[in-house]
Amino acid sequence: MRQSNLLIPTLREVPKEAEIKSHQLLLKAGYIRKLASGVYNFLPLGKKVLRKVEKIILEEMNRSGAQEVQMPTIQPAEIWEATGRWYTMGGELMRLKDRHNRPFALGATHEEVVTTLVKDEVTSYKKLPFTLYQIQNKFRDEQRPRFGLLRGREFLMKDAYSFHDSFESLDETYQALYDAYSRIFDRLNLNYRAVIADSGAMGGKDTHEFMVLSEVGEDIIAYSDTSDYAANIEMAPVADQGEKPDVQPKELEKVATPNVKTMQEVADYLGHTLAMGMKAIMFKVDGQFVLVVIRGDHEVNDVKLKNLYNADIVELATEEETRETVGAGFGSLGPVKLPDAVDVVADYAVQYLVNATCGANEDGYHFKNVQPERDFHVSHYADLRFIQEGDPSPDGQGTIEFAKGIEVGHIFKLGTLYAEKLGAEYLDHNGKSKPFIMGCYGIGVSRALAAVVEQFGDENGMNWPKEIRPFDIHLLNLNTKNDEQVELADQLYKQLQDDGFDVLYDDRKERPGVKFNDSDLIGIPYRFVIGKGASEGYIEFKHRQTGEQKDVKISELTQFIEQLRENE
Ligand SMILES: O=C(C[C@@H]1CCCCN1)Cn1cnc2cc(Cl)c(F)cc2c1=O
Ligand SMILES: [Mg+2]
Repeated sequence: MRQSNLLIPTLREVPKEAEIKSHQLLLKAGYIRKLASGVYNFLPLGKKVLRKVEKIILEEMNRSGAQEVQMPTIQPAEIWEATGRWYTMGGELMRLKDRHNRPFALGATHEEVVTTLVKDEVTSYKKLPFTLYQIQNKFRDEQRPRFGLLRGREFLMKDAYSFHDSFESLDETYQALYDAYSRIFDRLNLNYRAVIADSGAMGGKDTHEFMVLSEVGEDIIAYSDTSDYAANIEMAPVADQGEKPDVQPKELEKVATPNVKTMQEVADYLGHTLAMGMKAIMFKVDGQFVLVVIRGDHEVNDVKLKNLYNADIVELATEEETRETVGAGFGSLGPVKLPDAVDVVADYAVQYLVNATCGANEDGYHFKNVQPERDFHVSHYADLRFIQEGDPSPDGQGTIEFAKGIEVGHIFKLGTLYAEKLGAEYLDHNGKSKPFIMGCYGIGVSRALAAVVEQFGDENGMNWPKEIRPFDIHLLNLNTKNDEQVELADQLYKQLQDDGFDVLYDDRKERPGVKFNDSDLIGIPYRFVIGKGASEGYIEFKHRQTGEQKDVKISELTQFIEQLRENE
């Protein structure tokens, strides 16, 4: 393609709202343009790369045996009311009315649609298992869209749904798609880890997230420094690993602690370590007050609390609710002498504390020498804290380290939840009606594209891996006033295309500096420059990735490029 005909509006400066590399580069190189907050146009180069990412996904999904479909984006409220999500999804679900004033949702995901479709079309176990997938824009009205394509309000997703008459069959498909995802992210050259994850509101059991390691990732991955264990920190279990120190328990003592609020201030004031203090946090779990007690140097993991109670809603109690219930504010809470209405649960590590301190449930007072079971009772001990760096890896091999991750994929074993809610059943081999067992599998397609830019981009621009580069070669003619140079450039452009290369030909009447800047920004791996050396039969080659530069004889150009291709 001749660059003079293409819409590639590169920028010298970048809008200050673009905080991260992928957002800055995609804007600067003219790949995307914002229409509204979290809503983007893909310009020709962006669309070309997006198509190549889709192509890889299509190939690997088809190879896994999944069948491509296309489901509607506008979805009648009735099916979302049937699963209850019309009510449980807040403002994030975008809703609209049709001309008859009937309520619709804009597709945030398609469990309701696909289950309704299959309910009407599949009635026999003989048709199971099968997997349907689509690549389509999704709409989620994020509270705070940010980071460009990483968290948008309209974004491209590949979503797949599998249907089974047994959990063994679901396990097979889950593994097949796990492998397909691995091939997809390998072909994108992404540095990713598949991590054990939490299924969030989806229920079901096993789920894995595919995380691209990146400092701008919003998720934290806990991984072992020796084995391949990796889990989203929300999920990573912490073993009950303590033991009672052989210290004599002292008498419980109430002490005045005026104006000390934080755990550290209490520890300093009473002269002990953070780990000897008990942190008590009041939650509302499906509306019920629960006091969670953990060691002062640990953090409560609210996802584990939610899973412990199998709850729908877990939220922090407000200070006034807490004061009404316990009679004290946040800085003075503790498990000793609590009203019965409050359920108390504690992290495993609390049971091994001796002579600890905790809030006295009276402002300005704490207890010293607190003894679990002697001075307070918990309804149960559980794994309620976030794993920390240095903790033993849950698989028993090595110790845990942290990394930030961008979630580009998430696969779930859903079970029968959606089929039951929508009455989607099939007749099994005994003629008995059963709800479908399902799995669902997502990839953030536009997010994966941005993750590639995060991983490969540098301060001058992008660096596309082989399979998704927008063009194979960037051909720059530096002097459009010199006729024979233009003649040579046009001829090389034609020859390279005849040799089967997809060439972006910068034939614009622009200064060389502009052409070099734009070429670095656009990030096509191989650049050929027709400049002064042309009259002596040479053109200049530059490798965008390695920075390698050399003069290539025009007569040897084709072999040179063949060589490049072999080394790819
Ligand atoms: O999307 C999933 C599960 C899987 C992921 C893979 C592809 C199929 N769906 C989870 N999820 C996330 N955010 C949502 C936001 C809104 Cl507003 C909604 F209405 C529903 C969902 C929602 O269900
Ligand atoms: Mg997810």
